[in-house]
Amino acid sequence: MHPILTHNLGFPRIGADRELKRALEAYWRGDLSKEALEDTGRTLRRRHWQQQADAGLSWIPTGDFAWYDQVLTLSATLGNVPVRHRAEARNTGAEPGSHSECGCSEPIDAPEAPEGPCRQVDLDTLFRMARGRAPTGAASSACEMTKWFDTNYHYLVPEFHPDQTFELSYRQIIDETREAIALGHQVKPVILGPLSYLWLGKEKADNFDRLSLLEALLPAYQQLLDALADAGAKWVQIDEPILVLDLPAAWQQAFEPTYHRLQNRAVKLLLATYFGALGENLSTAVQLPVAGLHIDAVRAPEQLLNVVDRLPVHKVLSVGIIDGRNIWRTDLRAARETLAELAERLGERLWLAPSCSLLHVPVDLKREQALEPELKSWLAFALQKVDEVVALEQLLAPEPAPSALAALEASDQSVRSRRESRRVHNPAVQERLSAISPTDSQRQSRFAQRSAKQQALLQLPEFPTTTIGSFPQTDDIRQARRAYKQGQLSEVEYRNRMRQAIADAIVRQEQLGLDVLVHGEAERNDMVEYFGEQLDGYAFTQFGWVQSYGSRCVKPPIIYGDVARPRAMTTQWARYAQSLSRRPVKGMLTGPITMLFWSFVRNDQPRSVTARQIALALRDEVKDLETSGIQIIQIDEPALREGLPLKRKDWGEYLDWAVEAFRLSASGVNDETQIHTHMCYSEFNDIIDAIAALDADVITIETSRSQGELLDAFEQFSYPNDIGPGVYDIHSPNVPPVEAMVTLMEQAAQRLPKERLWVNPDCGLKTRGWVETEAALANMVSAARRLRERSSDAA
Ligand SMILES: Nc1nc2c(c(=O)[nH]1)N[C@@H](CNc1ccc(C(=O)N[C@@H](CCC(=O)N[C@@H](CCC(=O)N[C@@H](CCC(=O)O)C(=O)O)C(=O)O)C(=O)O)cc1)CN2
Ligand code: MET
Ligand SMILES: [Zn+2]
Repeated sequence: MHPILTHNLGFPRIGADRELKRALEAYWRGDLSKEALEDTGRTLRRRHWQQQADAGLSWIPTGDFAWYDQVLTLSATLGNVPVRHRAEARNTGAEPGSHSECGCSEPIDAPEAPEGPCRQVDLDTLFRMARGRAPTGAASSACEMTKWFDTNYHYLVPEFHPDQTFELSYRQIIDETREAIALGHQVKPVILGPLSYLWLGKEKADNFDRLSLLEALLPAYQQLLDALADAGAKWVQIDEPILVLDLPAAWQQAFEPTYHRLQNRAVKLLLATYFGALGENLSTAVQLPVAGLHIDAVRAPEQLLNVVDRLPVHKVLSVGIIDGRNIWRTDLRAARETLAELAERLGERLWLAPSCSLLHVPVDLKREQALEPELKSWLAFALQKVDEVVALEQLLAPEPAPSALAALEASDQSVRSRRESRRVHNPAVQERLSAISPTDSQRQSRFAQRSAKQQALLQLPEFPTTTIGSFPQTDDIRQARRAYKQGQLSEVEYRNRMRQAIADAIVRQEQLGLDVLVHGEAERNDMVEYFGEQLDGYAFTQFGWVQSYGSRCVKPPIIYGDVARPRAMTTQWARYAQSLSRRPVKGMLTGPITMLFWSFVRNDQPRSVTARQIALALRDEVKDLETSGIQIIQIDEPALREGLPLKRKDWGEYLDWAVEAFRLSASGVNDETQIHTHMCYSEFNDIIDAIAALDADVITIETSRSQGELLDAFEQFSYPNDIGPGVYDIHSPNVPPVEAMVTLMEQAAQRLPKERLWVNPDCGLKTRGWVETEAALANMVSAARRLRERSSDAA
């Protein structure tokens, strides 16, 4: 028997070939039966459990599989389904307590039939919540989606009402736990804890605090824990990642009574925290009446000894020693050294694991055939990380097995090769970095002067209209790219197909009457990957997919070395697009912070240094666009907010280097060149001064969810430059009515000078179809015209 236990906090669910994505999309299209979809899920789970068991983990996670998102699954489990998405329990004289009308197959736990809409939940209920459909099939707003802590993963935000009740209503996690146990696995279900669940949700009524729902929520958690125990679970991992945030006192104080209520059950609880240090919550966390605590020793190695010193002697400490957020191979020797001391002190109370769920990394490095062998030897994806956990456990044994020693040897070699590699270090880049001067991140003149010069050239009307960059990535575009990548389409043919798509987008925009056009980004597989493929110091994978939301995935490129731009990346496309129109066509780039956060980043130098390198490469691209005759250049920074550290004390330092990197990329141009930026994912109120400090001439920003609040912040701050508050939500296929957009803009005009306002959607249109896109934009242009008429009437 091994004295030290190993486990995993979660495995990627999408499948090495994105099997789940394909099955989901086919099911939604109506091309796949529910049975076939369920079959795909079962096959994936079975495969992932078996792979982890084969690797030698002591505990295999369940509850990490989700059809769309794990927070959504939990909402369903707890019966927290918005009324608009619930199945109708029509009164047909059916047996009380049966669900013949809503098609639920589950027995009802409560003896009396629930009043009103049915509480029982099935797969289609989940999809209605995620994708915005009422049971009738009519459009109804989807649950809001937002970023999971500081990752690029999106979860579905739970909705809370003052009179909310909770009860066990959906048994997926329980069923899957049984399923795994039946296959002979030793499993540990994973669920999000009640306080994090409440924290991550949103009140849907005024004047109430969702923390007040805790009392109502805990019995449902107790039901769930009992059911998991019934299913045969001995341990349950209960995630409370909010313990790494700065918590208001009421939330911090709620932990102790909550976990008192959840103890004494038939299962032991492993309370998991990740993405940072426990900080102010450390003593709360170590004292909670649970059987074990998991901490992130990658993001916050400094907390390790502190926690060990203060952990009660009966508790297990799970040390997250393998980086679950990045793709670097672990330095096993260093990790073993860290752990050896802990092993001595904790004995078999020490458990080993990745730092967090492996949801955030691709599945299998072995599948990559095109990576340079040297670079590949520096990497580990989910399966390799599981192997690393087990190797470390073996290396802590008094006499490690030969396979473990071989793993150690391979790790040493990889560490050495990476440290010394010429691939990583580029003296020219380092020289240029050290030559940066403060004026490099200053535009030539202040905004007022620039703006006047720009307007003299651009001659834009009041309330100018534009879009955010991408137009629909049609099947035709994606098929052409696939054929090109597979060698079935020549480079010339591929380029022609993309030019056709660009020309088509330009014609449509002119017909719609938009003022500032875009080329539509047809040639880009993704706004980050596309640039990563063209920059030195960046590598890209063939199969390195990571779930972003639902069935949507991204393939984050890997920054492994000093970043440089060997040649211009976008000028050809931009010049072509501009040649087709007399109206200005925006050049379109992804900014340094977004390039950083949506890639796998180096862990051998501070992120601020990498950001500056990317900024210099983009600066050259910006200048090349200007030289090519492009008058307006947009540098997208949707990830600026996401990069904000989880603890407030770290915000200032981050914002300083982030703002500087953006300005470095944008400030090489003449006053006449108009710099735009774009941000999405709301909640910018806290960082409005940093947004102003970017000094972009125009910012287009997502506001559709909390427009009032966001604009209040811009108003209070007297935001000085131009702003385009997104007038409609591109995540929905619904066509926004003209009047709604006029009203939104009039509200904006009450807060900000109307001369500074632009009219645009809230994000790019790549996930939409052309039909709804054209209808929406036609209405948007009408809205702008109406605004201009009203404005000249008033004058
Ligand atoms: N990196 C990044 N992060 C982001 C965003 C973003 O745009 N990029 N936006 C937000 C999230 N929104 C997102 C919106 C859409 C998609 C998305 O559409 N992803 C595509 C993949 C995009 C891509 O790389 N497409 C490739 C196609 C790769 C592919 O699937 N090829 C198929 C065949 C072609 C096909 O039928 O699709 C294959 O290889 O088998 C391309 O265009 O070249 C998907 O899941 O389907 C992802 C995130 C926040 N985070
Ligand atoms: C996630 S922000 C997207 C910006 C990009 N220019 C687009 O329109 O798709
Ligand atoms: Zn956006």
